[in-house]
Amino acid sequence: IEKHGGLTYEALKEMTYMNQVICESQRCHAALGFMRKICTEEFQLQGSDGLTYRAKPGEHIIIPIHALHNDPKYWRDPEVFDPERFDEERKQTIQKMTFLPFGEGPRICVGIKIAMLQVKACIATLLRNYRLELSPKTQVPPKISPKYLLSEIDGGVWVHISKL
Ligand code: HEM
Repeated sequence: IEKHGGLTYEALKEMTYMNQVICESQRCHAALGFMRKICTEEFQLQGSDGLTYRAKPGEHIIIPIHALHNDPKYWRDPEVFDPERFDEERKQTIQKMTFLPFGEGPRICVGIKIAMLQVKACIATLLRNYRLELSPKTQVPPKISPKYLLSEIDGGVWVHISKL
């Protein structure tokens, strides 16, 4: 931030480790736990149990983002928070369509870039100016509430914030 004379676009772009931390947080707790799609072309789904299903146009399909992000078939030790999964080298090995925090394909989130910049600016501002300590009121490990469409932690996220 000092190098760029403030929290500029260039400064945010250089915070590459923060990208890794945000990606890993999204893997563990994606904002949207699943997506709904409507089948447009007939195709065959192959289940890991050997069963197949022929999807027909017009049928509703659920893409289980949260389950894909935590499936040991695609992620080693999925329960471990490990931002190194997203370093330049290792992120090349992530199987396509198994990391979907912003969706994929023609309807991928149009706000990815602005969302990432805003989240990074927010975290950088907080870390620069405040000390954050987890309050015992926050459940660990966090439990996602089934009540909402977007992922929300049961009981909320409580943090003690004090000025540095
Ligand atoms: C961290 C923040 C965000 C997350 C996790 C997120 C996630 C997503 C996801 C998963 C989808 C795809 C939904 C689907 O295919 O069913 C989506 C679509 C979309 N997002 Fe975001 N989003 C974020 C921020 C934003 C922002 C800041 C904007 C606008 C500036 C935005 C605008 C949109 C729009 C317009 C679509 C629909 C695109 C389409 O259907 O063609 N999003 N987002």
